[in-house]
Amino acid sequence: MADKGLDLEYHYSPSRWSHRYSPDDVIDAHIKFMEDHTKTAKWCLEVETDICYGKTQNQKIDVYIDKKTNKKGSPIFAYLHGGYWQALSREDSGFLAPPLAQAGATIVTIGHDLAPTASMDEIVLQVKRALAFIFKLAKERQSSGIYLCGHSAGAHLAAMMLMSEFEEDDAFDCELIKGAVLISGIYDLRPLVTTYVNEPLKLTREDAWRFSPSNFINEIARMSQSREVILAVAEYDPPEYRRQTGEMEKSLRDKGVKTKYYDIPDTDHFNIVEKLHNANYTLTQVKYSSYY
Ligand SMILES: N[C@@H](CC(=O)c1ccccc1NC=O)C(=O)O
Repeated sequence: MADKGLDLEYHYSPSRWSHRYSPDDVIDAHIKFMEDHTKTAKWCLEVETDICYGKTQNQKIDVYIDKKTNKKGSPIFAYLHGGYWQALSREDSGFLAPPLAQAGATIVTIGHDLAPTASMDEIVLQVKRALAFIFKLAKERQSSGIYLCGHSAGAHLAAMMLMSEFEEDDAFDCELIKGAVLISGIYDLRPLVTTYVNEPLKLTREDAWRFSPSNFINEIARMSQSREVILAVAEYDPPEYRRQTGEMEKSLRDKGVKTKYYDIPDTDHFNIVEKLHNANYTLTQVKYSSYY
């Protein structure tokens, strides 16, 4: 291989950095983990699936609660899945619900259409629409607030939501967003433009910057002064992901946002989020102490 330092394909392929499995096997294992543990979550929790917030196939959310612990006023934990905006789904994202639900939260997994069916413009718009829908849900349930969580491309989408202005309608109250947990995210999309990731997305360099949260630090910071923004990255995430997470955290902290930074030892891009399935995992515990 030529100079790996310049090989963006390699640096933006998290599967090639896992210390547990081969690239293909780590992705297969990730999908199997999510499918199996989402099945278990659907067994042990009360679930309402396929709630439509828009007209197309994937503009749907699933809601998980534990009837014994969920009360009026409970916080909402809204999750955006990863998969480089072109893979995975909300339907297999319930794996993280059990410990959060048992602690009293309402877990919402957010679906959206994928590239190439949907453009990045459309995906961001759909997630915004989903959030407006969740604001209404939060008001109905007198929820104490919404915490946005995203993994990988989902962390990018969650970060984009931190700067979104919603319409001046009582139901669209972005103060309901109390914080975010951004896990192994990507915040500057420009390096992706020349890689395989961009094949279905077809972003120009200008588009990539227009959809980069790192281009909107002032806006995110202005809207997030009373939010808590947690950024987490895996020890075995690609160095580019580690760099982007570190830079994003520092930029937001420098602008007065209350941030927390977690560098999770002995994890890779995939099990850093899978482990939310465990009640005693660092990132599961963080949310308990700062949010509930
Ligand atoms: N082709 C990518 C796959 C990938 O990046 C990915 C897979 C599952 C969940 C999140 C991912 N990354 C960003 O959204 C890789 O080689 O790792």
